[in-house]
Amino acid sequence: TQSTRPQRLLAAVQKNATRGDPRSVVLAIDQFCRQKEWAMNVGDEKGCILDSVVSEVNPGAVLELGTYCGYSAVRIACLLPPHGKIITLEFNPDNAAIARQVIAWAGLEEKIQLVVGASGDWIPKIKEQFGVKTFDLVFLDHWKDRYLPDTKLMEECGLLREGSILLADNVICPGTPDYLEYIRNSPRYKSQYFKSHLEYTKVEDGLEKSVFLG
Ligand SMILES: Cn1ncc2cc([C@H](O)c3cccc(CNC(=O)c4cc(-c5ccc(F)cc5)cc(O)c4O)c3)ccc21
Ligand SMILES: [Mg+2]
Repeated sequence: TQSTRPQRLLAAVQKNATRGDPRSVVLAIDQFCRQKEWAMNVGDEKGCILDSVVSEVNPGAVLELGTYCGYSAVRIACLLPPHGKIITLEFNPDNAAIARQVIAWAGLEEKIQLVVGASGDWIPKIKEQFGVKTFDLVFLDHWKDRYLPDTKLMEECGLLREGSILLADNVICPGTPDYLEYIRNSPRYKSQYFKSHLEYTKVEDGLEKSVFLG
């Protein structure tokens, strides 16, 4: 039977990356996506911007919306402080199964909590289920039409504190127009656009970094 792209991406990790070495997992995925098959990971160019934001925030608690194969969860978890944790939500069980194995190959199971389910269902339950008060950093990379409703939901559920950082992928391509309009015009956020390119291509894309002002 025909394999899926996530399965082939996992095979490339298991073939080319060293168990327990997260940076070799990131490199193996980027090489696979450049040389063999494009896949919608945040990628190496935008990944460097992600790395600098994570290092600057030095977050104890991270929420990621949209795990896919686990590339950005691994990339973020590499840079967390000793007790830092990331909760990552993936609605597609097949993606989640691949991501679990990528995360295991990187040796980061202790730092990454992968939850299978939809953001809209889980965001209201996170506080009670995982004992999280607020998130220091949220990385949005799931369905682009969910960025805005889920941001409003996180506000309502008290998951953001003064100084919480939202970092949103793909604000140009595929684009998140309603989210950008809201976040750039809301007095409750201070936003900054980091111009880059769509992963593994020359097409323009970028990350929007927004600070919640409370
Ligand atoms: C509700 N909920 N809760 C959790 C959750 C998790 C998921 C999945 O992880 C999932 C599945 C499919 C698509 C996405 C969104 N990502 C994209 O659509 C994307 C596209 C492109 C691109 C760009 C140019 C192209 F030509 C084609 C694709 C480049 C990118 O970086 C992307 O992130 C996310 C979905 C809904 C979820
Ligand atoms: Mg993306």
